[in-house]
Amino acid sequence: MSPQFGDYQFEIYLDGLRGVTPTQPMDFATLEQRAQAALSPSVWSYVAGGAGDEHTQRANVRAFERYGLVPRMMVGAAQRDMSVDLFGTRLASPLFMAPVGVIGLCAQDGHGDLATARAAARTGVPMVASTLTVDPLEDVAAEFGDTPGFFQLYTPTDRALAESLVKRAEAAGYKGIVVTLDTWVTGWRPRDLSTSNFPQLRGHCLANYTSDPRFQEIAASTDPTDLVRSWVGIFGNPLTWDDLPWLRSLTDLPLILKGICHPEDVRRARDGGVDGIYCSNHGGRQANGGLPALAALPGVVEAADGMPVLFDSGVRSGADVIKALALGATAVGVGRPYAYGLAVGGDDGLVHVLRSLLAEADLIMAVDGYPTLADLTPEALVASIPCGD
Ligand SMILES: Cc1cc2nc3c(=O)[nH]c(=O)nc-3n(C[C@H](O)[C@H](O)[C@H](O)COP(=O)(O)O)c2cc1C
Ligand SMILES: O=C(O)C(=O)c1ccccc1
Repeated sequence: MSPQFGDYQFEIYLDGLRGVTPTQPMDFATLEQRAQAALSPSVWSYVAGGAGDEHTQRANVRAFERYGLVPRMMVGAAQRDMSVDLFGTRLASPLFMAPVGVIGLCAQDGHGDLATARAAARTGVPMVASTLTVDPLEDVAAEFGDTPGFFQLYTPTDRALAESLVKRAEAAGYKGIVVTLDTWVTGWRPRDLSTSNFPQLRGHCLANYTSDPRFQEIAASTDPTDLVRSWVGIFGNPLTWDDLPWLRSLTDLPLILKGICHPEDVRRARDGGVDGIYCSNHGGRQANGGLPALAALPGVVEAADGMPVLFDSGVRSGADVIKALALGATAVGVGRPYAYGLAVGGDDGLVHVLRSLLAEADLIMAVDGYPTLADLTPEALVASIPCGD
């Protein structure tokens, strides 16, 4: 039998026979606790925190509890296939790493973007590299190995800078451009406000800007304070649908719009010629009081009418991955959990988080009798009872 993601559990149990028990956390609550202990208070609150009283952030997680997968027996699930075709590339699984702008700061050596790219190479789980990295996008791409990578664009107000970033991403071998639409302005984040802490405003994670020839022309000087001021001046572009033809003209690579939660927005994106929709509410970091992203997913999938739909926000387990797939996501993004894995256990800790998610998802497909992704449809789900903490 060919290896299956679920075999990770045998590795762990076999280690136990040699007296070796896991050093990495095996459940999300422990992962979170240990990440808090590993990170500085400012990085921890930036990564873990969200908008307002974080109701939407919690709702993202709880929304998964509203669904239960119905087990089917004797279907022949000894071999499972989690592979998926995404924008012409065959991936071993539908899991990907969502863009996390300060992932650079979550590694002990301060180069977490490179660690994330190395984890992508080791696992085959693609990284969507943020615009906000410690290391320039070319250095990040150099660590991808054979795993495809995607570049997430925060569209600056300066169009020439946007073009420069996209051309650099193309030249570096990225396989698609993810344009994030929901963060041209920063949401109200009490944890960060109460400590007056915002990493980018302290000059962190701006390498893609400072290494860019167009940004260097715009920047008032190379003085660190001037660089931050110049960045603030161009960072957030309140795009409208009138800008979509221009965005589309920037690249022949697959273009994916992130932050879409309304079917009408899906239709406008389709009409504008995008290749993929990324349903997300930014993990509840931007606007509190919104719907859980999972609640938006069925409507987005229906309106996408066969176009690939990427999803993130609240994914904490392999079961969550399965539920998002059953609701129609083509690929499912993990965010905070991989940042925590990196913080707790470095490269191995990050790889462990990805392998654990995949193992749990694979074993659910085995136990519940859904051997392929095509078997995971909305009919596989029934209403369940949220249990909370
Ligand atoms: C610390 C942090 C930084 C983030 N930075 C970015 C970013 O640079 N670009 C982006 O599109 N999304 C960014 N996101 C949002 C993620 O891509 C994703 O939507 C979110 O983490 C999903 O929520 P979850 O982690 O609670 O599952 C960030 C999220 C976190 C936690
Ligand atoms: O913190 C974030 O989620 C994020 O992506 C971001 C990036 C730049 C400015 C504000 C928020």
